[in-house]
Amino acid sequence: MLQKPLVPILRIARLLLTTSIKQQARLMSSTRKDNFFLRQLFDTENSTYTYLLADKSSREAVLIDPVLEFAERDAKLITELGLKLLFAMNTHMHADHVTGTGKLKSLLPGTKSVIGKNSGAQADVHLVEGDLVKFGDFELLAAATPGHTNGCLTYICHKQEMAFTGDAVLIRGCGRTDFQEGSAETLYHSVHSKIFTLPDNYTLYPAHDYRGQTATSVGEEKKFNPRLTKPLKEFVHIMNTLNLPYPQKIDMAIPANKVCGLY
Ligand SMILES: N[C@@H](CCC(=O)N[C@@H](CSS)C(=O)NCC(=O)O)C(=O)O
Ligand SMILES: [Fe+2]
Repeated sequence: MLQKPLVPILRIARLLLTTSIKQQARLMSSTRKDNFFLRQLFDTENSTYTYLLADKSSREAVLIDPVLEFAERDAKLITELGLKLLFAMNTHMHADHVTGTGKLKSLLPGTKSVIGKNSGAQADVHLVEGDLVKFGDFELLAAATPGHTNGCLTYICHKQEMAFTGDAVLIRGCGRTDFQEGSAETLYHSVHSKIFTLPDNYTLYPAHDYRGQTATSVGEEKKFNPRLTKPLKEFVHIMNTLNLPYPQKIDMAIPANKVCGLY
């Protein structure tokens, strides 16, 4: 009889970062698989996108940036589709809404919450640059893209030629840098070195859109992003003069997100 392994199968691995982003893309995207499932979900209150990704054959799934008020909707969909949620992941510690990762852990037992180590927030798994989150035949590579917050991660799926940028790159925009640990210079360098170096055809999925758009691509943003196409000095000036009102829920959301959305 087959013995049960003594240690659980490793689902978080680490990529050796001696290869460039372009080499990683070539190595890891060699076989695009039809077994991939992606569903973009929308939060009508905060304009947040949540992404459900799964391997249709093994049924293993991950959820990126779930929102507390929509956790039951997401859990129902995952159950209806017969998926097993391995990880409820955050791209960063959100300031405008409370994460649904804590609630999803109780709605779907066995789910692990995930966030970047540099966020300073609690979670079951803390990721750093180069970590790989595996689900079935697929994996997400964590790329550190600080600037909007210190702990911002972009999750890259080379096999499917796509990346989940959180608030680092928004469609024809980018995350603001005027609170949390925001730094326009840091954001500019993150985007230019970690996201704009991906192949032009890669689809980018942001954490928010306020104008009804759903996705973009590396090539489009390199050409048309009204902020990030500018030289660094001009970008910093744009970011320092945005004069946006603070998110309405910021005083409640940040403390709640420090503890994974569980008060
Ligand atoms: N009105 C919203 C907050 C809008 C906002 O500040 N969005 C953030 C992302 S959530 S931290 C942002 O970075 N926006 C950049 C931009 O250019 O709009 C609310 O009250 O919640
Ligand atoms: Fe944010």
